[in-house]
Amino acid sequence: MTSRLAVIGAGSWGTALAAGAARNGVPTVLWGRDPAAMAAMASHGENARYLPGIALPAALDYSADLAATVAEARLVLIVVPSHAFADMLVDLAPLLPSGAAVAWATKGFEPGTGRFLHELVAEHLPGRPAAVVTGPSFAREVAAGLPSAVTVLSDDAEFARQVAQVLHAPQLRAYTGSDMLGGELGGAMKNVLAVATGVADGMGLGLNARAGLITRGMNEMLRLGTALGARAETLMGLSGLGDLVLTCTGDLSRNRRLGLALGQGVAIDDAVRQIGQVVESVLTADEVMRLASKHDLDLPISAAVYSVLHGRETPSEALQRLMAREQKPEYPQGLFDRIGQG
Ligand SMILES: NC(=O)C1=CN([C@@H]2O[C@H](COP(=O)(O)OP(=O)(O)OC[C@H]3O[C@@H](n4cnc5c(N)ncnc54)[C@H](OP(=O)(O)O)[C@@H]3O)[C@@H](O)[C@H]2O)C=CC1
Ligand SMILES: O=C(CO)COP(=O)(O)O
Repeated sequence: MTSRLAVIGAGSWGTALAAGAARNGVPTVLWGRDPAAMAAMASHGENARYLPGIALPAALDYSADLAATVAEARLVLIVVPSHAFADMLVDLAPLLPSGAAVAWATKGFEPGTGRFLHELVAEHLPGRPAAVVTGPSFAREVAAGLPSAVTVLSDDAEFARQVAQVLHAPQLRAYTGSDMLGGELGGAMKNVLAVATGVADGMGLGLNARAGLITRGMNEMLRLGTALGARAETLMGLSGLGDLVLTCTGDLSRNRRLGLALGQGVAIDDAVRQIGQVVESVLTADEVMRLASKHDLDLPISAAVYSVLHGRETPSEALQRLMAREQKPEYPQGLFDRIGQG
């Protein structure tokens, strides 16, 4: 196998990114854990489960053999769900060639610890160039060649540029930056906030409620992000505000659709089963609350989502509690002072 790019995770986003790189002329192999599914993709040129109807490029290779997939990779792009991320790093550590760099497009935290994915990469794959790929990008739209923009964030500016070059295409603008923590925080937190707007829309609360939730949700992202050391410009960019708007308003979002179902009275297990794909907010809400508590922050919308996801409140009870909160200034004192320093 002579592929230079190994994409690990053959769901909708891994498949879309692998297809884009292969169309860019980058020798690419897509790895998935199900040998039958990978064989079907190879013979039909389609990921029938996760991207039905999208023709994959003939140049794309497929494998269910992790060791063979990464044996000659120069860049490994991990796109498994966050709950599988740490185990995947453990599996990859002994297999990666010494010169291979790593990037990931997973959104979320390590479940149970709230650790950022870049921290896990630094622990399990130390010393390798590392970058996160994030931004407002529904896999189906990217795979269909609709115009999109993402951002690639790395401590190593030249590596960010190289990863962006692999992805950048006539219909996909790949920007670069250095704030991995900010990019990961925005990409994780928007999934929780998308549940909130979904619930509101599912309950038929109207467009004012949706805009209010997006804006106050952005405020929660800024407060948690700046407390953790994220740069405000990252949170206000593609990986934060951009993805928040997309996911809170676009019905292609699995997290928004979970909220819509909950707002319409569907039980969470039934809603997740009907969606049939990863819904990161279910685990991420716990970690956002863990981080908020650690930094002594009150994040009422995120807390309401957490409480509804755990069945501690109905959507109506959560709404009543949010609306009954005390009247206060729009910004806590000092928020923009901290942002100015970011
Ligand atoms: N879809 C999108 O538009 C975008 C998704 N993302 C992020 O990308 C990540 C992946 O999501 P996405 O591709 O959408 O997910 P999908 O639900 O489309 O697919 C999930 C994929 O992960 C695989 N998988 C699940 N568990 C494991 C595991 N333990 N080891 C290896 N593979 C596993 C599944 O395999 P199997 O079929 O065998 O279960 C499947 O291929 C998420 O963090 C998501 O937030 C980011 C931007 C856009
Ligand atoms: O991250 C995404 C778009 O940027 C996909 O959102 P969902 O996981 O909610 O579908």
